[in-house]
Order: sequence, then structure tokens, then C-alpha cells
Amino acid sequence: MSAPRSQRSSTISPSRPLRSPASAPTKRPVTPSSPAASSTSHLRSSPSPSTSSGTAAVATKLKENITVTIRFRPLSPREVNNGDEIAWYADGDYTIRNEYNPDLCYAFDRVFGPPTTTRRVYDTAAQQVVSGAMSGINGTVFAYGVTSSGKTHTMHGEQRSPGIIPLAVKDVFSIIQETPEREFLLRVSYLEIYNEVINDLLDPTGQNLRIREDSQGTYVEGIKDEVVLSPAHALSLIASGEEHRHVGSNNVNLFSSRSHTMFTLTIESSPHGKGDDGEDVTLSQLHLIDLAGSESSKSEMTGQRRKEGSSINKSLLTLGTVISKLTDSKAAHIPYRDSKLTRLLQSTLSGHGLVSLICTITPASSTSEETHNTLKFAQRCKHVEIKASRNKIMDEKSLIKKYQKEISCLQEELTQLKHGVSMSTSNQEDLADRKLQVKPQLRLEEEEDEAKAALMGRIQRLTKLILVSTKSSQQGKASVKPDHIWRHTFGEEELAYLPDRRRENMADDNARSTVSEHSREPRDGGTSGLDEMTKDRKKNKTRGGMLGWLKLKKSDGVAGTLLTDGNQNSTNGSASSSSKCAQTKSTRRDKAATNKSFPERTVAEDLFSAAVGSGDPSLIATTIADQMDLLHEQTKILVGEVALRTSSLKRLSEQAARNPEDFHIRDQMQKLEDEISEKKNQIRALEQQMIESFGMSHTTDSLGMSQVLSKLTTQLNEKIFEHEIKSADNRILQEQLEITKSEKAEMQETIMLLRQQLDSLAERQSTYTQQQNAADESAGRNTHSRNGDELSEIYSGAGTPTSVMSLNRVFAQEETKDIKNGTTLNSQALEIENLKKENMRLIEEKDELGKLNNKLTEEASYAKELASAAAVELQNLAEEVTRLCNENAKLSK
Ligand SMILES: Nc1ncnc2c1ncn2[C@@H]1O[C@H](COP(=O)(O)OP(=O)(O)OP(=O)(O)O)[C@@H](O)[C@H]1O
Repeated sequence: MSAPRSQRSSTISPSRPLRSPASAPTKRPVTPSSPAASSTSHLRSSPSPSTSSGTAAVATKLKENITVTIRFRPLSPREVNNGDEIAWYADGDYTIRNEYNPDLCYAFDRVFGPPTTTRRVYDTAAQQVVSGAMSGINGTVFAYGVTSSGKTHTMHGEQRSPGIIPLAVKDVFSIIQETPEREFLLRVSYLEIYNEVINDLLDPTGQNLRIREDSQGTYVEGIKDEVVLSPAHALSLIASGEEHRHVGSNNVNLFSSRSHTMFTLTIESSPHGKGDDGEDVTLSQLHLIDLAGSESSKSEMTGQRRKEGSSINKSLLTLGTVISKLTDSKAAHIPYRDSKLTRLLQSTLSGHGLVSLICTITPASSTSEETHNTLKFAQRCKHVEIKASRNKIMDEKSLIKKYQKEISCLQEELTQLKHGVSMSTSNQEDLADRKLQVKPQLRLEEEEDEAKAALMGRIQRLTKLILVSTKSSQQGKASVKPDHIWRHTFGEEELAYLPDRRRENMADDNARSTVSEHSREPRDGGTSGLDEMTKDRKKNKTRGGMLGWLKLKKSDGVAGTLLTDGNQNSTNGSASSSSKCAQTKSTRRDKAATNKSFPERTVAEDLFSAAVGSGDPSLIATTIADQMDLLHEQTKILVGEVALRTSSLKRLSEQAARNPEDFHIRDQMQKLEDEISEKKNQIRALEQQMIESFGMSHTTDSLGMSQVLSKLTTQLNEKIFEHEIKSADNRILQEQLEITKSEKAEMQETIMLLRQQLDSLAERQSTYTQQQNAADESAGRNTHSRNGDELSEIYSGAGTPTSVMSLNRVFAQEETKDIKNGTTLNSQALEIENLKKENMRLIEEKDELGKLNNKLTEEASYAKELASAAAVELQNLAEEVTRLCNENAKLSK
């Protein structure tokens, strides 16, 4: 074995001259000014002024190629133990060379040797695609390579070295933070393609989903597309999705991905502060794909693994074919439909957006051939042309526009309400009249307050889905329209748990904004804004910022004014309700002080206090439902965070098993365990809070409670009814199944009988034939011998009348015999004919019975499937009913 080649590969001088012999697979050395370096320079340019008509109007179209990056992983301990040598190495930043055949070299946009961090790979291969997606250009980053070459390590990463997906999520939120002039709405979906079946990883019930096509390309029908509000929220969704991904061991990877996964971030954005007037709305999708690894024939696989391996290989083969055809100008047909993977990637591969391919490879000599195949695939991809274009969408396609319009309408309603009140309060002309009207006036104002609280609740719920930079709020522009109050913002604390390039700068920015915001705006209850916020920040940092996203930031003056306006315009009634409201908050704050895991003030609480302020039982009931929703959402996020940490813990414990001496891993595991138990405490506290909310509403107003109870009871009754129907259906299906089974048994018996009859008929037929032959033969012999005897007798006395008579008699006898024989033969032929007909009929009958039997078997298996589906449904319903019963019992208590 030659001297430490692993070192050689990593330390090889980038300036080593590139030999490019005629036989080299590439004759186009890629330099730093290659398409990869220049391809996305336009991305940060401002959006094109072209107006949109319909979806996907194209602003800029630049021809370029797929960016191809190669990432080496180090030799694994297994490969080292097996005595593997270095077969491929990075020769500088752009070239890969084969150790044994130096003429074999390939050039790419970038080649990273084993020591490179994922952060560097991200900066080179993904960052431009992510920022492109944020400016409205579709983007796809995917990892390709043989099994165990490091795809999942690159795309997902580990606790200490986050992969492309977490880094991209993080970057997306950082870009929002640094783009105060726009507001964003983000949605995520996460799917896997397992054995050619698409499963929704965010919704375990979403199995075997179908691919559809519309004017914008292919999409997955019925996939869950969840709005995300913070990096933690998005990552917790990925973590919970990962729990459902198919993973298994093969002989080279203990945790081998058995499916391709596609994480999609849908990004909508529009200019910030333009309400619904702005036309510049963009919608783009960022796909981050972790392909399953191709498996060589050397992989020892059996049963399920073999099936998975073959469907992985088949889809990767189709991907290769599609890529080849795309680079072949003569190819007339591109077989996108040959696999789910290529069908889903159809618009990506056909060139609508930026595409970055990261090929992961191992330098090991034992997989040299597979690595060579990966490099050939990468080389082909390099020639696929793409056109980056910015999407613009019509209003009706945009969710962000829909929300903005709705918020704007609600705002208008709110303003009108306020206007109505101020008109009535400013009308001082006829004091006597006002005194006369004072009672109705009070009632009217109370009603208006209630309506306002309801409107504000709805506005809050919608606005929390739209993300804006905290930087926009620190500017505190008076010109900002009132519909931009209470936008959901997130800050440094929510990005804190990921290693970050720019965190330091952002921390400075945020610290500045924090000081300016809170020195300007004291919090409710008169506490010093600065002190409290500083405490808040510290607390959030120790929490890892996970719950920060639900924290309400009254970050600009307008928001404060609106809230205060509402209270100032209130009458005594609402004044007392605001004190009630303040009381509620202080009670909660005390509780928060004893339980440090809570954010001090949440949207849920604000919503609740606003409704309590109104004093309307029905409004309180509705608001309780809203508050419950939000608390439920908080709980869901915490559960996701627990899942995220649990999966990190799982990975760490695997690492710890491999490196028992590594105390750093143990420390991290301990830290994670502590965090998990803290999160679980938070979840318990939230559940307690939910129960208390009901309790509080009960003491506040039994009507509200009874409404909630009756709603639950109705739900329960509906579920019970549904359950009964399903049970009945199930019973009917079971009966049908039984009937079908017995019918099938009867049919089989009949078939047996018929078969027997057929056999016996066939036997009879052959006996008849034999008998007939025998009869024919003997009849012939007898006739001839007797005729001969009689004739010799007759001819011996020939010429006598007796002889003539005898002769005549003999002829007559023979004639009669012939006639008899003929009749017998005729009747036998007839019988044979009949038997043949009978045989035909029986065969036809048998065929029909066979068909009927098949049909019945099919029906039986369908009925079985239905029955088992109904059983699953029943079980779900039973669980739902039990849950509702428990909930009801709890509520009744
Ligand atoms: N760049 C790297 N640096 C250090 N270790 C790596 C690197 N890439 C991969 N590994 C390690 O190699 C092993 C296999 O990696 P990984 O599971 O990411 O492979 P994969 O290509 O996703 O495999 P499969 O296709 O079977 O899912 C893991 O233990 C991982 O930690």
C-alpha cells in the first residue's frame, strides 16, 4: 500500500498542474469563473419591473447549467480496517483524479476534499439557490451518491455539524430578517418516495399520494403544506418527519436511507407595507432532496432490502436516463414518467429554476467503480441547461395576498368601528339629548368593544402567519399602514441554537432594536420595558428561543397606539375590563415567574384578555377556543422540539456507542436530556394552562363553558354516530364476506362435481368407441365366415330351386343384419354426438364457473381489504371517542 494517501488527497496542492490528456473524460477544465461562480450573480438584483399576467411571468432568463459540486468523505473506519486505499482524490479545487490512472480526471464547479465542513459546502453549493428562492426563483439542491457516501450527512447533518437543510432554513429566516422591505409567508412540506410510493412525512395518514400536473408543473395531490413561523418550527417539523422516514441497515451503512426525501419550502413574498395594492408578489419553491443511495451488486441484501434496493436503483437509473436525454439534442422523448422521482423533478430538470447537484463520494478503492459511475453521472448533469426565471403570481394564487386582503378588510372594519365611536363622542352639540341616550349609548359602546376585540383576535391570528423583519419595526415609520401591526417577527434568540455566520451582526442589530423599541414603549402594567425585555432576552436564550415565535412583539408605535386607542375610547365598562385584563395578566405573569419555562406574554393571552375585557360570554367562548388553539399550537411545537432533540439524542447515543471515551458527546447528551425534560415540563405546564383556561372561563361565565361543552358533546355525538355507522358497515361487510366465502366453497364443490362428470363422460365415450370398434370387427368376421359356409353349401347344389331360395334367404338375412348394424351404428353416432355436445356444454359451464370463481375470489379479497380498512377506521374512531369522552369527563369535572 502506498504511503498515507488519505493525507495526500487532502493536502494536495491546488496549484498542481492539471494534466488534461486527450483521453480525459472532460476537455473543459472548470475555473473559478465557471458557470458555478457566475451563474447566480444576478440573484440579488432587484425584481424585474415587468408586470405579471397569470402565473410565472418571466422577469429574467439566463441560460446556465446545473451547478455540480463533489464532496469527498473521509475513509470510514470500516474501509480502513478492510485495507482500502485511496482511489480518487481532489486535485485542487475543481478537479478529481484517479490514483491508478492519472489520465482519468474530471472537472467540476467545485470539488471539496474530506476535511471540508458542510458549512463551506453550503456556502458554495446551496446558498445562492436559497437566496434565489427568496427572491422568487425556484431552486433545487440535491445530494446524489452511492450508499454510505455521505448524502444524509450533507443534507441533514448532525448536532455538531448541521447539514444543508437546517442551514438553508436558518438562512431563509436570516434573509427575511435582512429584507425589511418585504414580507413573507413560508410553508413547508416533506415527502418520501419509498418503493415508488409517495408518503407524506408530515402527515402519517398521507400515504401513496398521487402526482398531478397543472399549468405550473407537477405537484403532489393532498400533501400537507404547513405554514411555518420560525426556524425552530420548521426544524421541529423536519425532525418529526424524519421519525417516519424509512431507514434500515445494509452491509455498508447502519442507518441507510431506504427512500428519497424531498423537503419543500414554498416562499411567498410581497412588498412590506403596501397592503393589498402591491403587484409584486412572488411565489417560489425551494426543494432540498436527499436521494437514497444507489446500491451495487456487492451489497448483501435479502427480502425487503433487496426490493428497496432495486426500486432505488431503478429510479436512479431513470434519473440517469432523463439526464442523458436532456443533454442529447436529438432526443425526442424524455421519460420523466418512468419513475416517481423524475416525474416530481420534471419541472426542475426541464430547466425552470436553479439546480445544484452535490455528489458525495468516498475515496475508497473498494468502491472505485461506483465512484466512477457517480462522476460520470455528475459530468452528464453538468451539461444540462437551465433557465433561472423569477416567478410572479396573480393575486388569486397567492396565500399571502389572500391573508393581506382579509387583514385589510378587517382593519377597515375596525377603523370604521372606531370612527363611529369617535363621531359619537365628539358630538357635543346636544348634551341633553346625549344624557337621555346614555344607557343605549353605553350598551352600544359595549357591543362595539366586543366587535373590536373579535376583529383584533382575527387580525392577530392572520398576521402571525406573515413574517417580517424586526428591522422594519425599529424604523418605526409613521407611514406604515395600520394593517401591518402585530406582524409576527422573530429575532436572534430563535436563530441562536444553530451555528451561524452572521449571528454576531444580527445580535448587534437586535440589541439596538431592542433598546430602541423598549425604551420607547413601556410594557403593560408600567414595568420598565428595557429591564423586562433584557430579562426576557436572557430567559429566551436559556430556553434556546424555541418558544420565542409565539411572543407578541408590539414593536412599533402604531401597534401601541392602536391598542391604547381601543382602551382610551372605551367607556367605564371597558376601563374596568382593562383593569380586569391587567389583573389576569399579572396573575399569569406571577405564574410565569414561578415557572420560568413560559414566555411572559403570548398571543394567546392577549387574545384572552382582550375578550375578557369585552365581557361577552359568547365572545369569551370563541376566544377561549382561539386561545386553546394557540396553546395547542404551542404544545405541538414543543412536541416537535422534543422530537428534534430525541432524534439528535438518538444520533448522539449512536456516536457515543462508537466513541465511548468521548466525554464531549456525553455532555451533549446530558444537555439534550435536560432540555427534553424541560420541554416536557413546559408541555405539562401548557396542558395545565389549557385546563385552567377552561376553569377560568367557567368561573367567568358558565354560558361560555356550556357552549364549549355543548360543542364538544355535539362532536362526541357525531363521532359516536359515525362510529355506529362504521360498525354497521363493518358488520355488513363481514356478513358479505362470509356469504362470499360460502358461495365460493359451493362453487368449488360444483366445479369438482362437474370435473368428475366430465371425466366419467370422457371414459364412457372412449368405452363406447372401443365397443363400437370391437362390434364392427366381430360383425365383419361373423358375416364373412357364415356367408362363406352358406355360399359353399349353396354353390355345391347350385341350380336347384332350394339352393336359389336359400341364397335369397341368405341375402335377405344379410340385408336385415346390415340394416340392424346400420341402425346400431347410427344410434351410437348419435349418442357420441350428444356426448360431445354435453361435453362442450360442460366445458363452457366450467369456464363460466371458473370466471365466477375468479370474480368471487376478487370480491372476497376486496371485501377483506374493506373490512380491514373499516377495522382501522373503527379503531381510530374508538380512540377519538375515548379521547372526547376523557375530554368531556375532564370538562364536566
Ligand atoms: N463528510 C463526512 N465527514 C465525516 N463523516 C461522514 C461524512 N460523510 C459521511 N460521513 C459518515 O459516513 C456514514 C454514512 O453517511 P450517510 O449516512 O450520510 O451516507 P448516505 O450516503 O446518506 O447513505 P445511504 O444512501 O445509505 O443513506 C455516516 O456515519 C456519516 O457520519
